[in-house]
Amino acid sequence: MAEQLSLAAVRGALIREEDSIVFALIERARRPRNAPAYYAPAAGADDGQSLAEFFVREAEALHAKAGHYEKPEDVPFFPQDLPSPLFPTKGYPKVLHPFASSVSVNDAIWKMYFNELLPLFTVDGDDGYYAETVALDFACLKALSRRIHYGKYVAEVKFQDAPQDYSPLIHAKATDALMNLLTFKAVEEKVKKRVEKKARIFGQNVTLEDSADKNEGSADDSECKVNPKVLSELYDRWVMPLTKDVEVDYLLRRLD
Ligand SMILES: C=C(O[C@@H]1C=C(C(=O)O)C=C[C@H]1O)C(=O)O
Repeated sequence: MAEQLSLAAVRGALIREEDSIVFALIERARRPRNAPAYYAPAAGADDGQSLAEFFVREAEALHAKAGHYEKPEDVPFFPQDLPSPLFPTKGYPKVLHPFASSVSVNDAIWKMYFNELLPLFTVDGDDGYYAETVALDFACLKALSRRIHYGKYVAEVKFQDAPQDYSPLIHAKATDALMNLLTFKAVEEKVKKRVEKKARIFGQNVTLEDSADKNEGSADDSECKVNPKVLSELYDRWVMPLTKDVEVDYLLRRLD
């Protein structure tokens, strides 16, 4: 995240993350649901861990050794016993309150992704490509989690811009009032329209035979790799509400 915190800069970072989320979903949609990746435990294992859970745990351990999960927007799904980085890391400007790294809504993201979102954008079926499937899931989870945890920076900027408005609500632990104060409905409407449009543009088949009436963004939704409406629904029902939960969680402890 940029050293210079401003609402425009943070919103710019959120807009860039939309690209990562749309592309990650498009990639995952290449595979059908592949349900056994989510319930069948490893051969001989007695802990009942699915392939998806195993993969994310092991991938996070590898990423942590490479130096990932140092920044407050990079939050692991399995933070217990993560190894330390094996290589020098550069450090990052500490612009947030120190407890920021402990704010996490990853449990909610995990449940939302597997229980609600996957059935909306993958077709029913089992092609046996389970290892590839869970690697694609990991990419989706990481992109969603990073976007949502950027909410920490959004909250910090909003607090710095109006401490006189936020401080009394923080002292009073007025969660609902904080939520109202940090909500910008007009911005949310634009975000939903933009992610839907990105899914329409990024997810269309590009051919050299395209005629003038087949310009970017004009693809039929049914031809898109991920239904664009799923993106606006994802943001409306989960991504923006969870980002705001992160904002509120951060603000509640901002004055500790
Ligand atoms: C992130 C912000 O805070 C809230 C959450 C939004 C989002 O998650 O996209 C958009 C507008 C606000 O209601 C923001 O103001 O940009």
